Amino acid sequence: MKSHISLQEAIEILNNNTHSLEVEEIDLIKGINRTIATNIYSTINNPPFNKSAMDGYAIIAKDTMDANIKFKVIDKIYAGQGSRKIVTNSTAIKIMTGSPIPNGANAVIKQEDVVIDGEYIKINKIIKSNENVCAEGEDIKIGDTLVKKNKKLNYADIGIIASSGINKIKVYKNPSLAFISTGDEVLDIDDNLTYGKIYNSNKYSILGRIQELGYEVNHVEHANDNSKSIGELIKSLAKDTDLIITTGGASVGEKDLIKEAIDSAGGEKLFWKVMIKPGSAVLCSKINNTIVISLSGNPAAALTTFELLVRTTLEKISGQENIEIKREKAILLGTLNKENPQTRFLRGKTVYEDGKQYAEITQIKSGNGMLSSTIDSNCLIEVEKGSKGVEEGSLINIIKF
Ligand SMILES: Nc1nc2c(c(=O)[nH]1)N[C@H]1C(S)=C(S)[C@@H](COP(=O)(O)OP(=O)(O)OC[C@H]3O[C@@H](n4cnc5c(N)ncnc54)[C@H](O)[C@@H]3O)O[C@H]1N2
Ligand code: MOO
Repeated sequence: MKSHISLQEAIEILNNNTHSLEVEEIDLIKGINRTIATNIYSTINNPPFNKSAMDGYAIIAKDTMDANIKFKVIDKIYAGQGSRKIVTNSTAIKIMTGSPIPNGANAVIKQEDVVIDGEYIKINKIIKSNENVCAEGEDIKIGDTLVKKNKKLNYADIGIIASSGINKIKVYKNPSLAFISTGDEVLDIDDNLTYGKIYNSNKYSILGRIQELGYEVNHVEHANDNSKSIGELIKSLAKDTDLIITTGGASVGEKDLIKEAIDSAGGEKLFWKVMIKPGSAVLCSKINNTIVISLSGNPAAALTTFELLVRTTLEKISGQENIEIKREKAILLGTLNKENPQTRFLRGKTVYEDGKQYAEITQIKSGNGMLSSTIDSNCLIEVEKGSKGVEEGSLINIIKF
């Protein structure tokens, strides 16, 4: 087993040991947060016909050059209908927003801009042809790409696919997930806190984060510090899960039992310890096709490694082509005066000003176990290995949540 490896190497090992799940066909409405397995092309022009953008009158635009002209209103069109009549010079058809432009007409005058005189209207304004007309296909043309393969679908994607009348889509299957917290000292939140014990915050932060990312956890367990029973639990969960996440016991202490547990489950250990701060204590293993990522028990460390290794692995299993950390550039607000023998991740918050992205360090207290460092943050700020600190105004990498 490799140990004390770089973050990049950890990502590569995970990449080589994972593949996306099979594809299934689902109803479009169930597609939120799922990763699409095909390109989706528009099957129609949108709008599908020339339509009115306003409530008003469909006319021939050129007629408005003559200030004295009166237009005879010859018909009325509601949205969803049409008219058999043809607009000719000095005639108009009353039209509602969204209705098809009748034959002969090439513009719509808003009803606020006309004066009604019995069955005639008068217009004291010159309008151009195509005014207030949404042309067929002006939004989306038949054959346009609506959504690209491997995109995780959001509400906008679902809407644009629906605009083409597509009701079934092919997506990657949802991963089956398990979460196991470990530790004799760890209590659930409905227990009374006794001396030496702590509440199981990892369970809630990690399950919460998984939910935020749009996945479901199928099994949630807690195991005490016994490598055999942790191993048995992992082995039995591995039979029907794609990814198991554990917390605690990933370091070197006498009761840091995860490595033994993986051995007793017959798993293959892929790597242990990644050279990052916090979150170096992590073990990644494989049991048949199930990946097990064992995070540190320390809350801040566990959440950092979750973003870097678990989130990205989940994304690949559920349809992304590669395990990839999506970094963005930002300008640092605040200064870090600290040596960084390993790549360091600080919690931060992005701010936008004058078209530029800044990242402010929000973490006041630092420590692998400091859950308070997560408050108010929406990104990780990456500080390069070997640097002696980072000055305000430097261009840095951030990873947004
Ligand atoms: N001699 C060494 N000791 C430690 C090293 C080392 O390199 N040499 N590494 C340290 C670092 S860094 C970390 S991080 C931790 C990782 O420890 P473990 O992954 O084995 O985690 P535990 O010891 O089980 O727990 C650490 C800490 O977190 C608390 N904890 C555990 N589970 C939960 C939970 N579900 N919710 C909230 N808090 C939890 C636990 O009580 C401990 O306080 O090891 C260092 N030690
Ligand atoms: O390994 Mo600890 O997880 O560095 O913070």
